[in-house]
Amino acid sequence: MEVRARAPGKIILSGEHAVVHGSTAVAASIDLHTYVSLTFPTNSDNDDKLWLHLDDMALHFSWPVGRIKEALSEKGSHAPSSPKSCSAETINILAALVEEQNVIPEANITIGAGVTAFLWLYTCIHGYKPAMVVVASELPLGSGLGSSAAFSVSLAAALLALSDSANLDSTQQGWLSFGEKELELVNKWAFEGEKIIHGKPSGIDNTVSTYGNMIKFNSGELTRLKSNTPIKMLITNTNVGRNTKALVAGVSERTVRHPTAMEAVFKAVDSISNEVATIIQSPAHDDIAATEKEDKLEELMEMNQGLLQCMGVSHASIETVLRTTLKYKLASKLTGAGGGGCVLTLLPTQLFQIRKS
Ligand SMILES: Nc1ncnc2c1ncn2[C@@H]1O[C@H](COP(=O)(O)OP(=O)(O)OP(=O)(O)O)[C@@H](O)[C@H]1O
Ligand SMILES: C[C@@](O)(CCO)CC(=O)[O-]
Ligand SMILES: [Mg+2]
Repeated sequence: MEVRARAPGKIILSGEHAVVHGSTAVAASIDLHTYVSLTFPTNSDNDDKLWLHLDDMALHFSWPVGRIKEALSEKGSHAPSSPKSCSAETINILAALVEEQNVIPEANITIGAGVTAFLWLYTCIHGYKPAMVVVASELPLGSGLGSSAAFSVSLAAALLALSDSANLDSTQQGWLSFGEKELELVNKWAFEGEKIIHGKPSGIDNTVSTYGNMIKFNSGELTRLKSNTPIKMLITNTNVGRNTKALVAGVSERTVRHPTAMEAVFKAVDSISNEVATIIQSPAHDDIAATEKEDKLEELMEMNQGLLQCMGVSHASIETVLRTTLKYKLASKLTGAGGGGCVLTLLPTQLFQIRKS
């Protein structure tokens, strides 16, 4: 039997990093996904391996399930309905299982964290059962568009769909529908995957990837947002690679060095995110009201970008995009963890009419 799941990436409109320290943030899912296929071999296949194929990178892993069982010994836990954190000791054991495959090239070494997260989610949800898992993604990895969360969410969804604890309804065309309870479980498991990849995630990326649309997020609480008018954003990828875990750790270190100043920065970001959420949900009945809304959002994006610079997560490549878009009087901010990665630019609806006159 095969099950396929997909989960979207995201943009953060306001509040990245500060959200890790208790501030509000606003995020929206985007139409780029990570896809996971899970197949259990039939008895006649006589296969005792757990296979993982990362199609985009042409990386192929396979472990005899007995080898995983032996390495984890009593540290493994098979409890699909009770999401559990992977201890530092178990992360090391799983990372060694990944490393001994000798598959990941030095230049892509950070992929190892994703594969470690895979082994944790798989063994917790399915124990030591042979299977084949294939992953493919439309998202650029490590660029701020939530590739790690889309990976964790799509993986958790596929694994839970074929677990005993799932009670899914079949809808049209063979799709299974996840109810609120199942979505909550997917989100919790994905958060455990994110912890292995990010170190100290806020949970916003896995939450927006699980529930979709636009959300406001604070300390694990999500509020769904409804926008009355379309907001267009251009996403520019600087193509400068970076690692969310290291950037999040860098902000925490700065917070230890300058607690009072950083607290003020996080408080300001909280106000900005709450204002962004209010503006997004406010009605705009005509072009003038829509333009006013966009003007306010542009100003808040610029303010948020300034505060991200205070946190030390901007980058020369991001500044280049900011300067370039400013030439056209367009406002931009980094999105996701920064340090390179992607930049958002608001594209006003009246762009062409206004700029011409
Ligand atoms: N399709 C995938 N296959 C395997 N591992 C993946 C995949 N997508 C993401 N990962 C894991 O996630 C890591 C990238 O996550 P990271 O959090 O650094 O960036 P991001 O999620 O793309 O950006 P951000 O967290 O800023 O939104 C990869 O190095 C890898 O470990
Ligand atoms: C940088 C960060 O705030 C967002 C990354 O998309 C990290 C997190 O919230 O987990
Ligand atoms: Mg990530």
